[in-house]
Amino acid sequence: MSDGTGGGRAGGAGRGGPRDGHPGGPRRNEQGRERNRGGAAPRRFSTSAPSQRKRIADPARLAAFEVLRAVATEDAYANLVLPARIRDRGLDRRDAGFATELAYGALRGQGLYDAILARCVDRPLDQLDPAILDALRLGAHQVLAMRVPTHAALDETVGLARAVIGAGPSGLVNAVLRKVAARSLDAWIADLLEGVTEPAARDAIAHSHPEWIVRAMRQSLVAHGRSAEEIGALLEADNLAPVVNLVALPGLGDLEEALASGAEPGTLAPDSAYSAGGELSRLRSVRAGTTRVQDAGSQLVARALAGVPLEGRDTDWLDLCAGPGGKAALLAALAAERGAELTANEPAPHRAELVRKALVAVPRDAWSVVVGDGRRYAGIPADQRFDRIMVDAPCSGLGALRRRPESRWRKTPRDIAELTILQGELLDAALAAIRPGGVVAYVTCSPHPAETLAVVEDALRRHPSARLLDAGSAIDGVGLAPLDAAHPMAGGSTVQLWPHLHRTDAMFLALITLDAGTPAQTATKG
Ligand SMILES: C[S@@+](CC[C@H](N)C(=O)[O-])C[C@H]1O[C@@H](n2cnc3c(N)ncnc32)[C@H](O)[C@@H]1O
Repeated sequence: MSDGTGGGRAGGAGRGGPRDGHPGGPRRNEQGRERNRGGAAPRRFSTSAPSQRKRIADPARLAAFEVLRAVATEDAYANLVLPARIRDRGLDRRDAGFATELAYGALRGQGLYDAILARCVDRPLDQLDPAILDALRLGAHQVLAMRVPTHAALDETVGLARAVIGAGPSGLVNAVLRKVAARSLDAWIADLLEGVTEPAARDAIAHSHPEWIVRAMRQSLVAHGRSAEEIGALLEADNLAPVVNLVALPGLGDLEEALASGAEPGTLAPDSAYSAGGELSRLRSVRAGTTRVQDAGSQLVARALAGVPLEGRDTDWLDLCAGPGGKAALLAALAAERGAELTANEPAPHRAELVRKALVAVPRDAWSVVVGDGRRYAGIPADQRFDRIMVDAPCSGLGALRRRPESRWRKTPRDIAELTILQGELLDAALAAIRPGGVVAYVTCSPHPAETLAVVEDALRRHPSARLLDAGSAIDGVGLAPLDAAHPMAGGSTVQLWPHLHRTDAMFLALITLDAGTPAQTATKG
C-alpha cells in the first residue's frame, strides 16, 4: 500500500474519529455537508414511521456501507476498496470526503460502537444480521462522532437498510439508533467505564483499541524511555486521519507545483511536503513518479540508511523486502545520485510489479527488481556482498493503524509471534549478505517491542561481529529537526517514531554494521 493515500478526509484531520467529533465540530445536513446551525440544537427525530421513509440509499453512505461489508466478508482492506467505491458511486470530492470519514471512523470505532450498540439491542450482537450491524455502526458513528443531525442520521441509515437489506430491519435500526442518540459519546464512554478499573481495559474502551494492543503500545512507550502516561495521546493519534506526505525524489522530483497548490513544506524530512489534499494525480510530478506519497517516517529511515558514512566501496545496495516500493524509490534515487545501484527484492510477484512501477522515474541503470525470498541472501558468496541493506521487515503494522482502519480488529498476538521468527531470519540473512564495514537498517512499521528491540537484541547476540550504530544521530543527521526519538542500546541507539509526537507512522529503526575485517557468518538461531 502506498503511504497515506487512503486517509484524507474532507475538512482535514480531527473531525471524524470516534472521539473528535464533539461540540465545536461542524454540523452537517442530510447529505453530510457541513452547515452552521449556530450552537447545539435539540435532537429531532423523524415523525414518520420507518416503514414510510425513503427506500433510497444516499450514495456516499452506500459507498461507506459497501466498504464495511467488503472488509467483513472479503477480508478486504478499506483503503484499497474505498477509492473504487467512490468511483463506482460517482461521488464528488465533498461526498467522497464524507464517505471516507464515515467508513474509516466506523471501522476505527468498531470496538467502542459495538459496546454501545450491545447496550441498545435486545440480543447479543453476534445474533444480528452482520449487514444490519454494519449499518448500525455507520449510524452510530454519524450520531456520536460526526455531528450529523440525529434525524438525518436515522432517516438515512433506515433508508440505507431498506435499500440494501430490506424493509424488515428498518424498525430495529430506527429504534436502536434512537437509543444510541439519547446520549453523547462522552456519556456513553463514562457509562461503559463504570466498574472497569484496569488501566489497559479502560483505555481500550475509551480509545477503541483491542486491549492487547493497548498493552503492547504501553510496553513499547516504556521500553523506549517514554512515559506510560502518553498512551491516551498515542491511541487517539491512531484515530485520526494521517497527514499525506509528499517526497520529491532526490535529483528527479520537485515540489513547486504541490507548494503552489497549497501544500506546506515538510518539517521533518528534506524535500518533503504536507499535501493540502485533493486529487494528487493532478500534479505533473506525481503523475511522472518523481514526486511520491510517502510517510515522513519512511522517508527518514531510508535517508538514515543512505546517510551513514562508509569507508571503502559504496556501490551495491539491497532492499531485501521492497514491495510495494516506497523506500526502494527513495533509495534508488539516492543511489543514482552516487553512482550506486539498488537491488530491490520482493517475494510476491504482484508486489514486485508494484516496485517496478514505483521505480519507473529513476534512471534504469540505478536499480533492478528481483523476485524471491529474502532469506536466500544468507547464502550469497563473499564477493557479492552488499554495502547497504534495508530490511523493512514484514510486520504487524501496529505503527500504521491510522491508515488501516480495520487492521486493529484483525491482528492477533499470534500474528506477532509468527512474524518475529521471519523478522529474525531476514535480519540474519542481511547480516550474512553485508560486507564488513557495510550497514544494515532494520525497520518495522510497528512499535511492538517483540518486533523491534527483541529482534535486534537477539540478532546482536547471534552475530558477535555485528555492532549497533547510533541510529538516533543518523536520523537527526538527515532530518530537518531533532526528533528526540533515540533510545540507547548496546553501545548505540535505536529510533522509535510516534504518531502522537512526530505525526509519522510509528516506525522503528536500528542500524547495524559488521566490524571491518571480521568475516560475516551465517548464524543459526538459538
Ligand atoms: C513492510 S513491507 C515493505 C515495504 C516497502 N519497503 C516500502 O517501503 O514500500 C514488507 C514486505 O516484505 C515482503 N516479504 C514477506 N516475506 C518476505 C520474505 N521472506 N523475504 C523478503 N520479503 C518478504 C512482503 O511481501 C512485503 O512486501
